[in-house]
Amino acid sequence: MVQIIWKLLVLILYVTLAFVSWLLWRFYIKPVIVRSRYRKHKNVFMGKGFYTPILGDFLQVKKNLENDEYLFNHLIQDGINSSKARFQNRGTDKYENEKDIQLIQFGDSLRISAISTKAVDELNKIPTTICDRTQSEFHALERAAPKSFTIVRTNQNWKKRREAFVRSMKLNYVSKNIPMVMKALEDKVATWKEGQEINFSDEMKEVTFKVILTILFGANLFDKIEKVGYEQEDGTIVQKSIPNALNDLFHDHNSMFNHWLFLASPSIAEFLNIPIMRRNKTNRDEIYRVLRNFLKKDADKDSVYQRVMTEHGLTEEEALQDTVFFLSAGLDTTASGITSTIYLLKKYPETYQKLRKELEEAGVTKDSDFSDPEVQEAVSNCSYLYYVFKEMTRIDTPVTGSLLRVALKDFKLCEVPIPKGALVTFSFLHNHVNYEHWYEPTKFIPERFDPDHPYFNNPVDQKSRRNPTIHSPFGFGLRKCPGQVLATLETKFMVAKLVLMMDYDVAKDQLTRDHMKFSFISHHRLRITYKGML
Ligand code: HEM
Repeated sequence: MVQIIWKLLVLILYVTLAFVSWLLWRFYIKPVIVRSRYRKHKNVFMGKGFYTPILGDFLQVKKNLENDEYLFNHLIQDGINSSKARFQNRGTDKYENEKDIQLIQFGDSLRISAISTKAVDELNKIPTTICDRTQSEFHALERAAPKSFTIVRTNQNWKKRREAFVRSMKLNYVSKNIPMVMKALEDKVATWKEGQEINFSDEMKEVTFKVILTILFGANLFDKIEKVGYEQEDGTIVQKSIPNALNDLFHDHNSMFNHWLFLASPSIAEFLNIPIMRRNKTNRDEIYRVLRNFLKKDADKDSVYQRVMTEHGLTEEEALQDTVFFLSAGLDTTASGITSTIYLLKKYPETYQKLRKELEEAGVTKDSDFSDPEVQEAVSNCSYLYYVFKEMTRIDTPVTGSLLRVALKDFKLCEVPIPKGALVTFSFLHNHVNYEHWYEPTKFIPERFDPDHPYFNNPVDQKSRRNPTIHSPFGFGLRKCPGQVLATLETKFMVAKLVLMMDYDVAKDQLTRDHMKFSFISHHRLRITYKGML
């Protein structure tokens, strides 16, 4: 008996030792080796969080959220500080070379982020046989639709599925949707009462959801979709509309990525079915159940959902997964862009006045009939409106960077070795605040997109044109966003209409604060007081 207990104790000791060694290897020794391998590359940047075992860069994200800051605030600040220092010290001994690559550590997963124009340009030229899209445990949108075409390799199946949606949704010919977009917006504003405080972010999500739903299913079926019974952290079930449920699922996935066990090992966390993982899975299944039900009953035979199956040969599961991705990608991104613009216009009253003046001079008023092609053309020709849109996508970029790629083979990016298996991405956050490419990058100045304005040029030589890679909020190449035309049109027209018709104030604490961000993954929600029609 004593011998058995002794043997058992020895076994437990060995297992514990093996486990501790494994932890040490994964979270200490391996990162130390990686760091020392990359330290000699002067163009590689490793943030503070990179040195933290297990949490890695999530430590920084966690801190930001605790301080009610935008979750990637540290990346923006890194971009501002380093480029400002370089800009000020150029031509002196203190001048430092630009960083091309940032190493990010989440748990033991190494992510390589292209953060300079040079790195992004190079990455864009790497063939998809060497680096291509992949599924990641750490991507909230992908977790919502884990089998959508957006995460498959750039192959024939991806092409077929993407084209099926682009063609069926007529994504390159979207102006016919303008009257429907305007109606969805007017209906929403009509529900607001004078003096009421509005969660503008959520309200815009409902509008953009109606829009994408109408495009996908042919009619405004918003009210027909049953509510989702969404399980909260405390176990209670709250009834939510699909856009709110998708949005909460997205944020709950982000919280799951912060869980130490998930960071340590997603597969162990999955095996142990940790509460946040179980809840996210339950909520995702519930969203799919409601959508499946709705699609079976209410999607008519001419809807995009049906046509991608009947005309383009997609399976039911492919059609559903891709629909969920389109719903998520099409509602939050555009809604956050409109929200940011409405916030920024209040923060910069001169820009607001200039925009109103441009619209009025173009003959567009709050009572204009936006289904009239002449009015549509007048709005489309408003160049300042377009600069406002572009500047919003720079300063509060709705999407922070690309979806994840994986290195399928070893390759080099800006002379830095990228090992097979590394996750690769490009980030807009550094480029969008780079002092060497933008004048006063922390300020909202739409004029910088006006070719006749001095800020249009490169601030270093004050003559040459800006590298186009510096500002590509919809991505690049084959995997570029297919919703760009729709999103641009929706945002421009909705902003024009809101600016002309709505009197509003932004909550003072938000207006006076720096670095408010309303982009896709931000937890900030814009609060406005609706003061009635202008
Ligand atoms: C302001 C709004 C939007 C912005 C800034 C934006 C930005 C982006 C970015 C940066 C990517 C990743 C590109 C890459 O990884 O190379 C992307 C992908 C994608 N976006 Fe958008 N997007 C917006 C609106 C939309 C809308 C309205 C739709 C749907 C109608 C949409 C559908 C998609 C899809 C399906 C993909 C994946 C494409 C693929 O994998 O082939 N997006 N978007």
